[in-house]
Amino acid sequence: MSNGPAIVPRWRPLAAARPAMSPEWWRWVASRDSLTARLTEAGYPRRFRVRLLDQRLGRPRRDEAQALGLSPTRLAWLREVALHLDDRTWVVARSVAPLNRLRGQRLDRLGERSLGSWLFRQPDLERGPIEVSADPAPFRAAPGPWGRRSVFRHGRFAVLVQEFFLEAMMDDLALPPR
Ligand SMILES: C=C(O[C@@H]1C=C(C(=O)O)C=C[C@H]1O)C(=O)O
Repeated sequence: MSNGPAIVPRWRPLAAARPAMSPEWWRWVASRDSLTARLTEAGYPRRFRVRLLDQRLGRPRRDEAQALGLSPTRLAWLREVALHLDDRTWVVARSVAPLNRLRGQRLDRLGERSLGSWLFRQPDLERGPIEVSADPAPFRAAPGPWGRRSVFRHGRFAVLVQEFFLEAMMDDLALPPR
C-alpha cells in the first residue's frame, strides 16, 4: 500500500465532469446504490469477488484527510481492495475511516466481504456528494478512465470510499474510453 504524499488525484464535482463523461460511464460513476450489487449483475456469469489488498492503520493522504475533515496527522483505518469478476480486476477501491469514528464497528473483520454489503445494511446510511477524477488510482498501478469518491455516514461513523474503474471493466463491458 503506497501512502506517498506524491500523487494526489484532482477531484471535482460529478456535475462538472458530466460534459466529458459518456452516458455509459455516467450510469456507473453517478450511481448511488451499491457498486457491489451492480458489478455482480453486470459481470454475470463471471463471479464477483473482493480481494483484500491491504488493511491497516495509517495516515490518510492529504486529499483523503480533507474529504473527512480529519487532520492528516491522525491515524485512520485504511482498506484497499480489488473488485474482481473471475480473474479480471474491474475496480480498485480504497476506503479511509477516522479511528475515532469507527465507534466499535469491527470493519477490520470484513476480510473478503464487500464493505458495501455492510454499508448498505445500515438503516440510517447517508451518502455525501460523489466527486470524480480522471487521474489514475494513486494507490495501485491500475489504469482506467474514471475514479470517484464519496463519504458514507451513519450516526457518528464516517468512511471515505474511493473507487477507480479500470480498463479491464471498460473492455469487458465494451464501454467507451471516457
Ligand atoms: C461501497 C461499496 O463497497 C465496495 C467494496 C469495497 C470493499 O470491500 O472494501 C469498497 C468499495 C466498494 O467498491 C459498494 O458496494 O458500493
